[in-house]
Amino acid sequence: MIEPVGDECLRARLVAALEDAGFGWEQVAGCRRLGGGTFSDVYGVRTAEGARAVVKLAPATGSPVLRYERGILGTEAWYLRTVRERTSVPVPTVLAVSAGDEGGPGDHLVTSECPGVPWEEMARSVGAEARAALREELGGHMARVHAVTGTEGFGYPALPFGPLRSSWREAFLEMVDSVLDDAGRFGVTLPRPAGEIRDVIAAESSSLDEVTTPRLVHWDLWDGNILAERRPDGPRITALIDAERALWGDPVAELVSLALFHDITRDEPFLRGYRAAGGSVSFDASARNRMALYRAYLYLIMWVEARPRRFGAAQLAWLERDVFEPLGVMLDAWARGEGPVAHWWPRG
Ligand SMILES: Nc1ncnc2c1ncn2[C@@H]1O[C@H](COP(=O)(O)OP(=O)(O)OP(=O)(O)O)[C@@H](O)[C@H]1O
Repeated sequence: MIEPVGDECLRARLVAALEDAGFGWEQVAGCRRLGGGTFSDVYGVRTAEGARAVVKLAPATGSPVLRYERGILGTEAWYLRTVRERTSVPVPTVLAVSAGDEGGPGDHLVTSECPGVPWEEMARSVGAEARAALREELGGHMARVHAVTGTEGFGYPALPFGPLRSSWREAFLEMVDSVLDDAGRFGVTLPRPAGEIRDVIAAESSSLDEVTTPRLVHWDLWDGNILAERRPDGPRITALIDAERALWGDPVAELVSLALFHDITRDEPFLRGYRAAGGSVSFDASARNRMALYRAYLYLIMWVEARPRRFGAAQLAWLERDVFEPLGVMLDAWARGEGPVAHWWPRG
């Protein structure tokens, strides 16, 4: 079945993206909108010959986006290709990508469709044992991805941020500056004035200098971006998706996005899988401080992006309670010299 595709402009972009990937619209036998995302318009397409593809259409030119979001479908293509070339970790195959040099909105990305459903959906119906096995498998995949090192510097690869920086601290502080500027541009109220937030984070940032090798980091691996399917011997990961925020940086940053709902330091199955595949992780004072810095940055992104993405009242109330308020607590503790505050959202 071919679902109606939004407006004429969106339909034209979908047709053009498919053509870019070598499919004519006349070949399309099925097309449905895929839910779950709030940034791109995402479609699952099936041809009469049985090929399956996923098309992501970035917000139209002129739509409000954060600075780091300009060109992020190009970032996603770069991550997927790098993982595919340099590891055995399952990711979609890139079939076509259009992301301008300056990374404007209006881009597209076409990939293969992977089997499975987001782990978030499956997690509710599997037991603790199956969950542990999946976390262990994920730990192994992450160690393999984090073994991929870069040679040209740290940070987001897209041009709005380029070139890559020679120090991780410099790259990270620039990322923080950028989202604080976005907050000003969109008139978003922050838990503390932007200047204070910048100063508190800069004052805590010396531990970032311990990161001397740029490593490949996905940085948005919450359960909704891990596809899994049931097999006779339990669920298996079929793909890591939605790599728009990927960068060259600190693998410890990954641990924050991998455990927004629980304490990664107690996630034994994940850590077992990570270490068994050669990953090295310790939760010393430096790592805990860095984790808190990365969480503060992710909370800033989540809070600020709600404005251009036009989130509704229920989602804003949730963000206020679980992101805005904890961020204020974290910043206050740092300002008082009390060190990092660990925070994660309790499930349920
Ligand atoms: N390669 C793929 N194979 C199968 N399903 C996919 C694939 N890519 C995306 N999907 C499905 O489409 C949904 C939306 O995709 P995705 O999360 O990449 O969109 P997004 O708009 O970038 O999301 P976000 O707002 O979180 O950035 C996913 O939750 C998943 O169900």
